[in-house]
Amino acid sequence: MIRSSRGLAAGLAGLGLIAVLAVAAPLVWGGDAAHLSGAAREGASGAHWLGTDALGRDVLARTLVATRLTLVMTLSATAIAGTIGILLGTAVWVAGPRVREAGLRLIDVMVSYPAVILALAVAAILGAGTAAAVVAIGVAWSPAFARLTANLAASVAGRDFVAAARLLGVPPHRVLVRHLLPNIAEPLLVLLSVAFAGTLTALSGLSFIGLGVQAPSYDWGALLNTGLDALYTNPAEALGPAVAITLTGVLASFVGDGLAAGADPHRIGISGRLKKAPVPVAAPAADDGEALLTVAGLRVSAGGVDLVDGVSFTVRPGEIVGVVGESGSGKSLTAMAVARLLPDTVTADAGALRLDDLDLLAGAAPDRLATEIGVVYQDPAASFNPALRLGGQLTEVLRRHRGLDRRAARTKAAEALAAVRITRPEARLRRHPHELSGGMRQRAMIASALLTGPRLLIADEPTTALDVTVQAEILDLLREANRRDGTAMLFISHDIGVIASLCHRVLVMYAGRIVEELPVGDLVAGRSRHPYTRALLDATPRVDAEGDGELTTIPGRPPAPADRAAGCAFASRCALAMPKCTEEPPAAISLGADHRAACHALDQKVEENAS
Ligand SMILES: Nc1ncnc2c1ncn2[C@@H]1O[C@H](COP(=O)(O)OP(=O)(O)OP(=O)(O)O)[C@@H](O)[C@H]1O
Repeated sequence: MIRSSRGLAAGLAGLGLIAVLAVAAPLVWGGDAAHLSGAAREGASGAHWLGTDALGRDVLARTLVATRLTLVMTLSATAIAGTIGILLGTAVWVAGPRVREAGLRLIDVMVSYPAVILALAVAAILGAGTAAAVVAIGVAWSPAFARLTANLAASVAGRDFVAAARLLGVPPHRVLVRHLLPNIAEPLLVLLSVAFAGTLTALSGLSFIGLGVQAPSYDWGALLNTGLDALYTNPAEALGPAVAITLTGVLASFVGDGLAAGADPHRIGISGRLKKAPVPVAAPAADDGEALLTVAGLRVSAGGVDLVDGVSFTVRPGEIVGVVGESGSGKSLTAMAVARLLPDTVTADAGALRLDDLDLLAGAAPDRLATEIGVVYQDPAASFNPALRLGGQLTEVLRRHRGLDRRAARTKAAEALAAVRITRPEARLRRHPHELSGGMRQRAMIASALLTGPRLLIADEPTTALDVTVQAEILDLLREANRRDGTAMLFISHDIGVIASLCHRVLVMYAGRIVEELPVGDLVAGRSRHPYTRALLDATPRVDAEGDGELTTIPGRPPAPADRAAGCAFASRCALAMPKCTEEPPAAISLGADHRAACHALDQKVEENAS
């Protein structure tokens, strides 16, 4: 789904106004535009704001009237380009492998010719004129659509739901219409708006050089042509159509950018939207002066809904802190807020967000961010750029932020690969990511994250996509980096077993909040206190389970962020729930060294024990 943005709204509003002008201008100013005033090539004046042309006609009126023809031509050329391109792209996909291969190569060749050159060739064949220009530009832009359609169709065609449809005997044309086209519509829409801007300038260019619209008709390009004759005597004559072309093109690219950003809600940026919380927030849970990372009152929201709701914690130097919780509990958003890699579509604020002396709320410090925080993602296949060799990707950060030359950076990158037990590291640097196995790619990702010697490593489910033996290797590597270099880590997983084997301390998240924080020793020894943590442990399978090893499932599901109740979000699933739980959110209470939990039932017990 495409989300709206300010650029998109401004672009659409601007283009809407221009469309209204296209309809109204010939009716309102058609007379002025054709009226021969007798004052040829007059400069700008009160009567003629942009002056008059060689026949004494008002330039402003002609520019406004030309809006209709220009827009009709541009829309027609874009429609031709889109129709031919999408048909060609889908035909290539529907065809057999041989025709597909030949078709794709042909499209590649056509794309490599600049659209304007292709248009000139087509226009030369068809002759000068409005229709010829529209067809020429439409044909010239079609390879771009054909290639995008073919590429997108190929990637969607590889997905399981398309395979399932084919297995069920759904005919190709229905697969195309029902499964493929709806899934590639958004990028095509983005390309349509880009093509609109492109065809506008190309059509104006053709008219400008005399190959497009012929007198007595005129579009902005033709007006620019005549305006240029009087550039030194009345520059305003050329200015009118030039501004009109530029403005319309810019508005169309606003729409394109807005659509592209809105179509990809997970697009990330070094977040400029992370700001200081307007009101003071509670101190972080373990408020110790020795903290390396301090997070206090972190709130991440999207569309007015809090996804992460006042999270506070610290990570000490050399400490591995695990974050565990069900899917959607806010683990990744918390971690990505620390790395300042939040999606563009969310906003975040915090009372404090500090890595030692580096204030992460105080705007960009790109060098320090790039070198002091390392990130390892879940999917090793997606974390490297498939088009580039490993060497280039690993050395980039060293050359950019550490100022190393190419040779020194390669040596260091090879050492880093060797440190994560990748054999023949020099040769691997010359390989593309897909030439490595999944486990090896994840080790390379860890090497890349550790290259600059970060003080904090953020690992977001780094072993989830790997099989268990490879998973054990990766955990070993992280342990080793922690012991050898004292790298602190924020380790995210939904697997409490993995957390218990690696981490020193655990944060248990539920519905955007930390519900319990405790040392791993306490977790393993069964000293967790929050009903959710206990339920999570009971639901975790153990190979060496004593007794009958029966697992208990947690009844119900976590509430969606927009449906979270006013009180404790776990109340509806909790065996210990009492009326107070649905009324007010529980505050965290201290249960021992580094052990805190937010639960009204525990609060009551603490009070009872005290009295
Ligand atoms: N860009 C976004 N825009 C809107 N909502 C989002 C966005 N990213 C995540 N969310 C929502 O925020 C909530 C927390 O997401 P998050 O990815 O942090 O959870 P998680 O605990 O890491 O889950 P998982 O284990 O599935 O990765 C979820 O409900 C998710 O749907």
